[in-house]
Amino acid sequence: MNTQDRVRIENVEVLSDDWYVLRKVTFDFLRHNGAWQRQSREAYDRGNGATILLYHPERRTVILTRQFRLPAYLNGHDGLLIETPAGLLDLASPEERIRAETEEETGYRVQHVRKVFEAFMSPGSVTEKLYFFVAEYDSASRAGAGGGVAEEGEDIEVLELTLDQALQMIRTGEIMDGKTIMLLQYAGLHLFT
Ligand SMILES: Nc1nc2c(ncn2[C@@H]2O[C@H](COP(=O)(O)OP(=O)(O)O[C@H]3O[C@H](CO)[C@@H](O)[C@H](O)[C@@H]3O)[C@@H](O)[C@H]2O)c(=O)[nH]1
Ligand SMILES: [Mg+2]
Repeated sequence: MNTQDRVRIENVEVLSDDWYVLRKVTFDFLRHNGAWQRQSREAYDRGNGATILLYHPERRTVILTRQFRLPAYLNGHDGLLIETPAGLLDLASPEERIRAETEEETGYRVQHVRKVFEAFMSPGSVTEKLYFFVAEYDSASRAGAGGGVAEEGEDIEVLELTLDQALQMIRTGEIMDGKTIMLLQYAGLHLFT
């Protein structure tokens, strides 16, 4: 039986519709034992996103960003998170969007981006699916300073680290962002062999 036959949406209530949309969905779910059970769950919808690891195979370096993230700050972090460049799709294709976002945030202009996987990052509460890319960079591909869009409140630092430094920073807790840890581990396994 496919899942569509196990789910009946009964009601959708919009709890908040400001920057993005928070919905409360009431549904019946057919359990394995054949009984229908009513549940309600909140789901935060900010669309989908894309992220990328820029890497330099000869120098064994990667490009990361550092920016203030309020939700992490509210949860006890100093708020300045080291991350792979990333952006919301705003209905564009993931490839198209990640190229533009990379240049906006880091200044690097990349042509060939390669998708390595897709993942739901918080499937119990956030609808977003994230598309993960990798691309090679070199100093000649830096077309600007990056930094993000100041009018939108972005103030992004660009970091160039060796892969070994970055992997060490996962162990020390200096890197605590999920998508970033996933891409750095992917790099350790597949990109710098
Ligand atoms: N006014 C306002 N602006 C917001 C709000 N939330 C986000 N923004 C602004 O919307 C822009 C979103 O920037 P992007 O670069 O497109 O997205 P992102 O925040 O980097 O998101 C990426 O990383 C997230 C964290 O890992 C991912 O969740 C997401 O998929 C994406 O890849 C930023 O300028 C941000 O300040 C809000 O509630 N209010
Ligand atoms: Mg971003």
